[in-house]
Amino acid sequence: MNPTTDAQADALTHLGWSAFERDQMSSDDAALTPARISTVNRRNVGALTATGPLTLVADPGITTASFAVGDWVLCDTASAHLVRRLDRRSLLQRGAEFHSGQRQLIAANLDTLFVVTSCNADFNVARLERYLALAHDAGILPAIVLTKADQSDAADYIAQARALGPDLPVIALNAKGPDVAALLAPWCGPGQTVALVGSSGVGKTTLANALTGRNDDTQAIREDDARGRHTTTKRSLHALPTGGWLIDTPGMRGLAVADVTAGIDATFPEISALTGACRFRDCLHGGEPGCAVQAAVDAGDIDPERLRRYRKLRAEDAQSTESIAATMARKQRTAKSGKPPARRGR
Ligand SMILES: Nc1nc2c(ncn2[C@@H]2O[C@H](COP(=O)(O)OP(=O)(O)OP(=O)(O)O)[C@@H](O)[C@H]2O)c(=O)[nH]1
Ligand SMILES: [Zn+2]
Repeated sequence: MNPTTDAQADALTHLGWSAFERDQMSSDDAALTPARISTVNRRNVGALTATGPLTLVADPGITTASFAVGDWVLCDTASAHLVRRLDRRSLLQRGAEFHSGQRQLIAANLDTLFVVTSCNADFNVARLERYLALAHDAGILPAIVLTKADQSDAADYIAQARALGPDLPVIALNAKGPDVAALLAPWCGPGQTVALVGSSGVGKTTLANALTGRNDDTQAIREDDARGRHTTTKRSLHALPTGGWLIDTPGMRGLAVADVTAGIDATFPEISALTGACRFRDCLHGGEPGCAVQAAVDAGDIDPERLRRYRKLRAEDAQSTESIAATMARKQRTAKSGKPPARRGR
């Protein structure tokens, strides 16, 4: 059922439903109900509809691992059947596992990724650029949150973070202070979906509690999976008093970049804007003749340290993309030959 009342339409908008999703519905879908996935379990998914929560089951053969928290799906409420997933505005996934070539979906349809670091030794420009590249590549707007601004002079950290992009929001705060929700409210309004990433101890849990108005420690939940019983923290969609949604993102520890060239280019716009003007199409901007990027460095227009980090990230990205492609090709060959894989993953 499409939203039939104004109240239901409002409830959907509140869940983050927008023209992007609506435009994907055809007249054939009139009997189906839009639902936003709030938890992904082994055999089913939890979802929120305009009229309340539901547990949905997909067709046999469709693994729930192909869905992410934040996904929009169409369902048949009478049979609690998940009929199809709508295209995603953005998708955050864990960097491909090198041994298997697989990617783990972390969160879908995020609007903003809060990249959290502290005004202390955790602050690392190269790591921030890595997060920015992942966010840009996933189609999510990043914002930098500098915690522990109460413990040291934040000015220098703010300046360094601001230098990472002209349009990049930088918010310095005390995660334990009373004004966290107000400071982050511009990104957490009705229908907006956010997530927090950053190293251990930078204050993500503290911020999440401030945003949700709750006070839960990271909830470790025991879950069975193919590898046996282990402790995981379940991802879910949390309603924010400001009208938005927070998706927690355990599993975002690995920060390997792979296949995120577009994200890296978006993170270093002053460099990527010039690469097309280099003499060689495959210029690595490492001293080749006719390099427009090097010329801009020489002219003082580009920070040489930014170029160094850009080249390093691009090189790592290219290498891991290649090794994943090789793994995939090997798996395909093995599958065709019918032989068991020579070596099992971890
Ligand atoms: N003074 C001050 N303390 C903070 C701030 N942010 C976090 N802390 C403290 O730093 C410690 C770590 O904060 P957490 O919120 O647990 O950090 P986390 O990022 O969730 O850490 P993990 O769960 O390990 O990923 C806690 O003792 C917090 O109270 C801040 O802005 N100011
Ligand atoms: Zn060049």
